[in-house]
Amino acid sequence: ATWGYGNDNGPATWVKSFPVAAGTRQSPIDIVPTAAKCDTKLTENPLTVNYSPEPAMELCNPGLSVKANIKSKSVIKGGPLEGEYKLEQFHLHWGSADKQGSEHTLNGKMFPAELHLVHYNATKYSSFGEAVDKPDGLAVFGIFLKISDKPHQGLKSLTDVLSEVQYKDKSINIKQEYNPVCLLPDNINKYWTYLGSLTTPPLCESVTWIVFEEPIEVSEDQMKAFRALCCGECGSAPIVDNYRPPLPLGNRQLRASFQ
Ligand SMILES: NS(=O)(=O)c1ccc(Cc2ccc([N+](=O)[O-])cc2)cc1
Ligand SMILES: [Zn+2]
Repeated sequence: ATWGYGNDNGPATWVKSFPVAAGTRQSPIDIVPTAAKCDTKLTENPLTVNYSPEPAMELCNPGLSVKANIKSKSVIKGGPLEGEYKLEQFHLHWGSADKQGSEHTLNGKMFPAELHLVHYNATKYSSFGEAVDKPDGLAVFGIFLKISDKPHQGLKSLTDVLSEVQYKDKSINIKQEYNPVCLLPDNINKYWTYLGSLTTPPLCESVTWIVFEEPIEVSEDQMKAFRALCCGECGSAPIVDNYRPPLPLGNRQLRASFQ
């Protein structure tokens, strides 16, 4: 049986096929700002984002989320990272209602959705596949989404075409130039960072998480567009509540780039 988010294949069952689910550096976690240690080393070497426009970005529906594959040389470095990490893909997790959907929580509060920009350590490894199971292999930006009355312009290029990837294994090319930098919050200097894992199987403990304090704002219509995506072919269930609930921080250090 393949893993998913239902009752018989959801997060509580993943440990059967992926024992690392019970590991000591699993993600997501509940972010408790008062428990974070403000670390000036994070600001001495500021997080730097050098994203470039994607000439033709592929948007696909793998059945459990919606994913954009990146081909350009978009890289990040600094902050908690050693070396340069290259953007590989981005995807989202969302709820069936606005009260839930994010994977990381903030003082126990869930956001309606969470955007993940996935990077691999291009200084040390030659591909995402090689980096995916290394302790310093990946770096993922976690960005909370909150509802506002205005649509998010950067996401609009994607939410306007989600109907074309409504069913599993559908994919389209976004022709007009797209720079993923439009997905970042205005202030990327305020974030929390900790050592964690992929939040879906194979749950590799290979991710340096960077979760931004500032959410991006999306409209209710844009959330409805995500909730209209289907897990399979026409008539299959909608993709909703594709989030893993938080795991214990254990004796990991949660660091903050700000006071
Ligand atoms: N949600 S998340 O932690 O940002 C995340 C990021 C990337 C991936 C993609 C992925 C990672 C690994 C594999 N694999 O090894 O078979 C397949 C897919 C899965 C999950
Ligand atoms: Zn994710």
